[in-house]
Amino acid sequence: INWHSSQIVLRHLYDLQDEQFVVIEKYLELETKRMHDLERLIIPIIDWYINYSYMKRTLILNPIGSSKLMSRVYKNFPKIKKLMNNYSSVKVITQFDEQKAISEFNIQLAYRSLRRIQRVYMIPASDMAAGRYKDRTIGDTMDACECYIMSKYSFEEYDTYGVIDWAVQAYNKWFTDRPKCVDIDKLHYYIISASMTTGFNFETLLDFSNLNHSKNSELSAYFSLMANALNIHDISAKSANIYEKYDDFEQSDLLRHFRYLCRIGKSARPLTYDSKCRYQTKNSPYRMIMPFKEEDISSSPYLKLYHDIIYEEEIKTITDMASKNLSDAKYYLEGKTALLDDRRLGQLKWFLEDVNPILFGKLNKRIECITEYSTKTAEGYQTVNYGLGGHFCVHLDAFTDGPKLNGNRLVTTLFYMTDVPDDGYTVFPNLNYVANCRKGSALVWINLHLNNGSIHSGTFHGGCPVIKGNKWIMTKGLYEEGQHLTYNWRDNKIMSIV
Ligand SMILES: O=C(O)CCC(=O)C(=O)O
Ligand SMILES: [Fe+2]
Repeated sequence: INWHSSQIVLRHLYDLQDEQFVVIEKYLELETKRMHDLERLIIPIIDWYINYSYMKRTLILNPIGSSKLMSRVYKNFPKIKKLMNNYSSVKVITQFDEQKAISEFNIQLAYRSLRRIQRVYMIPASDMAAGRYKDRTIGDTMDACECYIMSKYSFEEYDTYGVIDWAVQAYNKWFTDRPKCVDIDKLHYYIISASMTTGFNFETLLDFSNLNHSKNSELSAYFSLMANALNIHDISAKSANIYEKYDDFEQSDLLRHFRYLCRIGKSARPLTYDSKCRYQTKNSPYRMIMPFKEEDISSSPYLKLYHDIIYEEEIKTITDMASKNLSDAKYYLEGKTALLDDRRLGQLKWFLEDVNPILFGKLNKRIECITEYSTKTAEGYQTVNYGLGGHFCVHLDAFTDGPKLNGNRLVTTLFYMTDVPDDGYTVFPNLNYVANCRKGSALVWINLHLNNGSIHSGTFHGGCPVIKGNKWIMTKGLYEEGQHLTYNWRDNKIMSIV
């Protein structure tokens, strides 16, 4: 398992630690007993030995003494030898399931997630290390050792901006207590080499009010040595704000805008005469009693937001079922699925209606009622739980690589099953729309142009990284097959995005 990819799985870390403690305790108990037994056995022998040693040489000269010595050595040593073997205490260790243990790879993924959160929300390492984002508390503070580790991991991943950002934090924090966990020579190297490759002059980044002059000049000396060795002449400081730089790396405007909307956390859409909300009954007698709360978001593509459309007990049943059986979400790329944490990170569980026909039958009816499309050819329900840095980068739900058995994904229904107050939004960059993760609400949109089945570029969307909280969603895709469409999807070769 991928430990950090779901909150549900992360919660089991406490259980994992408990299991480890049980093993350690048992081991210590057995070892302590073994040591006591060994001591009990050895002490009388030593006593005997000390008592008789003054006549060591004479002992073997008489028959009784010799046979005593022989039988002592013969009897005692095998017992001692047996006790010296820690076989049974070691055996306890094997009771711990190694499959479950956290690997270095998991730590690396967790570090990458922290960096993702930093990059998307533009959180400087100084704020991150203080557990702060804007005026929010997002976690505990980090010490010199932890900042140093972040810098080390960045270095290993050729993430030079990460190296300098975290190395500078580590350096400033290291300076007062000088903890041993920081290898100061390596840290110097990180700072100098990263400032060289990024173009940032470390002198503008370090907090020199804390640092004495000699350290400052030591770093400067390294700096010019390395600059000379690399034949770099222009080492002037470019900017003191690393985060201004991050935006420049983004290859596509779509991604840049997605991140921008994640950061501002609210829609940049003007309200128009089309922006309406209503109690929707769809002429259903049930709905006269309990109408849908419907908000128009966009007419092209068709996108609506519903409130209180999935209920507390339903959510509980679904999340309880899903929690037992989550697996890492994959990303669909060029016809293949792969685990690409920078594209998508979360854990999911698919449900077909037959696991709970009453519950999912009701939800199908509700979806049919609001969308007026059939769920007969739809896929199952996909529930997703996000963990540390959990996200889903901008994507289309419609397939771009040719028709599937039931055509393309026509409609997406996205249910929100928890509240995430300040992040973890769903963003539609081309629509300037930001949806909040609010328990019980749902977004419904149509991925295709209804005149010819081509993909609507307005439906590009993504899930912003979750900074704090537990995000549960559930999606269901409705397909072209079996719907009343103005075109026949079987004849339709258009997969272009317009
Ligand atoms: O998590 C989100 O907000 C978006 C999820 C999504 O787009 C999907 O599962 O296809
Ligand atoms: Fe999606």
